[in-house]
Amino acid sequence: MRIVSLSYPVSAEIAKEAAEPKVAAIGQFDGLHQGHASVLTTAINIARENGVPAALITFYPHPKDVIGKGNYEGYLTPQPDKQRLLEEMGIDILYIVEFNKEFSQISPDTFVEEMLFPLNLQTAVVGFDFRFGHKGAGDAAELQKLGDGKMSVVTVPPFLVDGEKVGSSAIRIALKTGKLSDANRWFGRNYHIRGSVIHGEKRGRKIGFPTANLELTDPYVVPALGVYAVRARMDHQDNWIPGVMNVGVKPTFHEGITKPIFEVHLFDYDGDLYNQFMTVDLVQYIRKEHKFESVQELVEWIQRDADEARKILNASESKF
Ligand SMILES: Cc1cc2nc3c(=O)[nH]c(=O)nc-3n(C[C@H](O)[C@H](O)[C@H](O)COP(=O)(O)O)c2cc1C
Ligand SMILES: Nc1ncnc2c1ncn2[C@@H]1O[C@H](COP(=O)(O)OP(=O)(O)OP(=O)(O)O)[C@@H](O)[C@H]1O
Repeated sequence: MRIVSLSYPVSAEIAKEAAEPKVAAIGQFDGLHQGHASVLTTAINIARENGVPAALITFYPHPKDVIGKGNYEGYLTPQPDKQRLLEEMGIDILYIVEFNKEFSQISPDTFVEEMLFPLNLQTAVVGFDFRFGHKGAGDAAELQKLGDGKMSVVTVPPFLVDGEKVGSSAIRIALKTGKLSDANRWFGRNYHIRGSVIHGEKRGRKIGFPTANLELTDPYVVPALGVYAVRARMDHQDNWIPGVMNVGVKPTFHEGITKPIFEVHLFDYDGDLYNQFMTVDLVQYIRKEHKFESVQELVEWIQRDADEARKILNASESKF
């Protein structure tokens, strides 16, 4: 997959390089959920039928991050994950348009004239609720009109699960409210995070549950605080190791921690993981984090969590 960073207006150099006709999906595509997959598969199929490359035109940072004055709560698929998944899906060219204040002000016709035409789109593929231009003034019908016969527009109907449109906003809410099973069903895979193993407070081993403390590699959406059945895979290794993860602020020991800590206890594993990178697949949400009266009580609960996680992971589709 070729990755091209763009900013508005498109430079003559990029326009020259982009001269070949192509089919492109357009949109944010954070999460690459099943609704996004339906749009991308449509674009890829049309591209293959016509013997031209399949592209995605997407925006970074997330518009809400720019317009929302920095209070955006993270990405479902930060850039490295998004690039890997798009490559696996079969996208040939990824255009990443720098989303900034100036770009957020441009009108639908300027977007088409000064961004899409220079990229020579034969066909633009968008979802049924696609909006573009300043304040989302344009929609798919407007895009078709502005395409002016030079660019055709294919609109993909809603991809539904249980009668509801699958969308990134709903997935974010589900993750943050402990409805991981909904989020995973809408993704069509398990939500995952990735981090490097850093030093924690070193209490875990003493209480019988050593944990790998993770520093996230990217600004992921933080799921609901609490305990999860997980599978973890170290970078450059193929096997998934079952475990249990706490996302929390350790209220039993601390008051006033505000940044959630990600801690993974891997089952039947006894290696040194410091400084290694780990991808953690969140399989099921087990419970909320509690403030326990004693360390003894906490340990009993962690034991129960571990037993439950083993059962969940044994019953779920095997990945190892
Ligand atoms: C499965 C699991 C569940 C946990 N649940 C809680 C909890 O409900 N409340 C809490 O204060 N800490 C909880 N913790 C965090 C422990 O307090 C933490 O792992 C322990 O203090 C060791 O941390 P350290 O190695 O960074 O010192 C949990 C940890 C694990 C692995
Ligand atoms: N369930 C879906 N079915 C069909 N098209 C979709 C679906 N979800 C998103 N799309 C389309 O994919 C493109 C990218 O959408 P966008 O990234 O805004 O996602 P979204 O998941 O709809 O986000 P949000 O939930 O915040 O509205 C748009 O063209 C949109 O119309």
